[in-house]
Amino acid sequence: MSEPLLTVENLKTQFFTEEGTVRAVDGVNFEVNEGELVGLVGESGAGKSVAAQSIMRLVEEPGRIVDGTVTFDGKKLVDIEETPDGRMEESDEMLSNREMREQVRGREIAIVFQDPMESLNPVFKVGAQLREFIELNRGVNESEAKTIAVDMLREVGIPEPEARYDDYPHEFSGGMRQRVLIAMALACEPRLIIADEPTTALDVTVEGQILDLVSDLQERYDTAFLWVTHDMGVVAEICDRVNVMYLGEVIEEAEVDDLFHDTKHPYTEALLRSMPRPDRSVESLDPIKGVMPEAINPPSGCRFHTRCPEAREACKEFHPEYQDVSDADEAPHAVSCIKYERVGYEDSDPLQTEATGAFAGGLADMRGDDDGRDPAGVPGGEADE
Ligand SMILES: Nc1ncnc2c1ncn2[C@@H]1O[C@H](COP(=O)(O)OP(=O)(O)OP(=O)(O)O)[C@@H](O)[C@H]1O
Ligand code: NI
Repeated sequence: MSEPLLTVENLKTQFFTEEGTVRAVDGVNFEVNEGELVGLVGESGAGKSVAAQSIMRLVEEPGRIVDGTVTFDGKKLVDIEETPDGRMEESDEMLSNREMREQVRGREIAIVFQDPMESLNPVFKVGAQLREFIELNRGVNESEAKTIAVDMLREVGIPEPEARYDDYPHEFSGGMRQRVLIAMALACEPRLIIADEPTTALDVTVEGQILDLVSDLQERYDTAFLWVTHDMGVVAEICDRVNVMYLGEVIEEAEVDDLFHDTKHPYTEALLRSMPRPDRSVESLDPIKGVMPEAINPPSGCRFHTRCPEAREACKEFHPEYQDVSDADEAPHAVSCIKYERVGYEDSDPLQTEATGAFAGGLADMRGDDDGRDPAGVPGGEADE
């Protein structure tokens, strides 16, 4: 197989705050192949946006990429090495800020954010902004740029693009503004578009339209996408492959069908149980328990052990290794969970966690007081606290 278009290896990005070091992205690995639509999914605070920004080197103070390599089409967008005296430094191969600005951002890789108003200037007309962007990045003159801009607006489904060209951003609906941003991203025919929750603020119908549009454009232009979302429904709809993030780490990666039907990680299972699915009743919806711990002081061992319904003592001690657990004839399926390692999970005692109901004992006691139920109805093993 050919080299992936984008390879992210051991990426670590931290924020140095007064409260401590926030390990927002903590040793992440994933790939995006040419023309592939790859999801990056996880709860709020998992580190998805910071990972996306790190690829583009858009992390702001007090944040810094402290380790790892990001390779795009053979170029090192990020390449941090350890010096002989133990310091972490940018390698000679790593692109300069200027090279990032002039060669990569906007041209080879475009990024689309959740809030179009962050990317569109409210005081300039939409068409002029798009035209200027095209002029700047494609080296065409003003009238050529305008033609391309109008074509792009049409391409992303904006009705009467010639007329809308002279409207201001506030004259567009949220969905239409998001289409403008997609037009802007596509305008330079980048090979990769990073989309950070671009449909999250939209209502479901408009979101569906945008996702259809993206699938469409992806096929037509063969652009690769890294699609950041907290929504497994979105992943199911558009992605080929998906990476699941939890507390700064990618904990499972698989083709979308495999992830849904042969789920390996208990966190992914919990995420899937918490979302509505056509093949399950609404009653079986089960919101994921507890909240994600702070990235300043992540739990020992497996970071998910405090919320995991299958957690055992060993999960507190061993940090799971991220490994491919697929059979030889299957597509790769990577997971980091000690259930798949030989570190004594089987012989280890179950842990009380938020998900196994650390407080269920207390509730059961209260109920026991007033109904005098047959104690045989209580599952065994309760006595050994
Ligand atoms: N400027 C900052 N200063 C300090 N911590 C930050 C900063 N930006 C992000 N973080 C922290 O980095 C971690 C990852 O944040 P990130 O925005 O990447 O999460 P996310 O997965 O994109 O979540 P969401 O779905 O809410 O967008 C969080 O703990 C967040 O608090
Ligand atoms: Ni985010």
